[in-house]
Amino acid sequence: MSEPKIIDGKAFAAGLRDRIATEVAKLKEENGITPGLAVVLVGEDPASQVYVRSKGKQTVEAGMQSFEYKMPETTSQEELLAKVEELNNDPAVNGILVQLPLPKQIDEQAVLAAIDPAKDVDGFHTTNVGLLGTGSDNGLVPCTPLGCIMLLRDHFDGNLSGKKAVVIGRSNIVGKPMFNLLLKESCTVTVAHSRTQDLPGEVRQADIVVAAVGRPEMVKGDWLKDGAVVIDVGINRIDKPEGGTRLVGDVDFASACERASAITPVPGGVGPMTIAVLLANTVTAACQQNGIAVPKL
Ligand SMILES: Nc1nc2c(c(=O)[nH]1)N[C@@H](CN(C=O)c1ccc(C(=O)N[C@@H](CCC(=O)O)C(=O)O)cc1)CN2
Ligand SMILES: [Mg+2]
Repeated sequence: MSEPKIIDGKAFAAGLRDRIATEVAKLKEENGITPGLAVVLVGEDPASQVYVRSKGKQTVEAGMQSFEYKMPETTSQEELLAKVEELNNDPAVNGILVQLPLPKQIDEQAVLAAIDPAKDVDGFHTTNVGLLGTGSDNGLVPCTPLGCIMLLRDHFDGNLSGKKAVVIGRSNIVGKPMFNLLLKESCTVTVAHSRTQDLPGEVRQADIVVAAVGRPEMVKGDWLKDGAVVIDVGINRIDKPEGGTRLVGDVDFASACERASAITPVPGGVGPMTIAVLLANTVTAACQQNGIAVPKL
């Protein structure tokens, strides 16, 4: 196989942010609306702090309003629920995101259930999960899987129909919504997970492989069908033999390059799409709340 195309998520995300900024300017001019995104960070997780800072910065760069709330590690569930309720009732806030993971004293599902589904720009509320699962276009869709679909649509010129896809991982954040999104594109989808009996055999069938297991370099190149398109959602920090650390995906990139026709790198593939899609979802939420047609981004 010749060298695969490297799917440049970083560049795609930059283009998407430009299109979002254009739509935000139009919303201001034509409708007098400035979309607002509230992000709540509980605790001091260093990676979460970086992500929340980027979200705030990119929100402002797109011309939207950013509201950031930092709450201590010891925050109780009641205190966090009170913050969510305040944001649900704030008319300047069109989108609400509670950064995950949350400290152990807080029940994640209870918090996600408290977010107004119309402001749920993460798409994690069961109302939005149900809308996606029934094939509706009216809900809000989780950012990372929607970013993966945008990259795939771009790669396949909008037509994924009939492709065989395997999603490795069954999380609520990536695996399950990815299954529903691929099904909506008329793919034939298999969801594999830790109890799947012959994972290499399942992967070998697939035209599209989406890896979202959180295990560094688990998917090997010789598992892939020749010409497979590989979307690597994993972001794993591993130690380098010479000291220090580096980021790797769930796919063994070097061996995958020998079989794949296209592949997302880590970093610079799916990761940057997550925040760009969050901004897109904030525009979608603001339009839906105001009865304005949602722009195609
Ligand atoms: N409420 C949510 N919490 C979390 C989500 C989410 O979608 N909603 N996703 C992740 C974290 N995340 C955003 O929140 C996120 C992860 C990764 C990236 C990214 O750009 N990654 C870069 C590498 C970054 C690095 O150097 O460490 C890349 O892959 O190129 C952005 C956002 C968990 N929590
Ligand atoms: Mg799993």
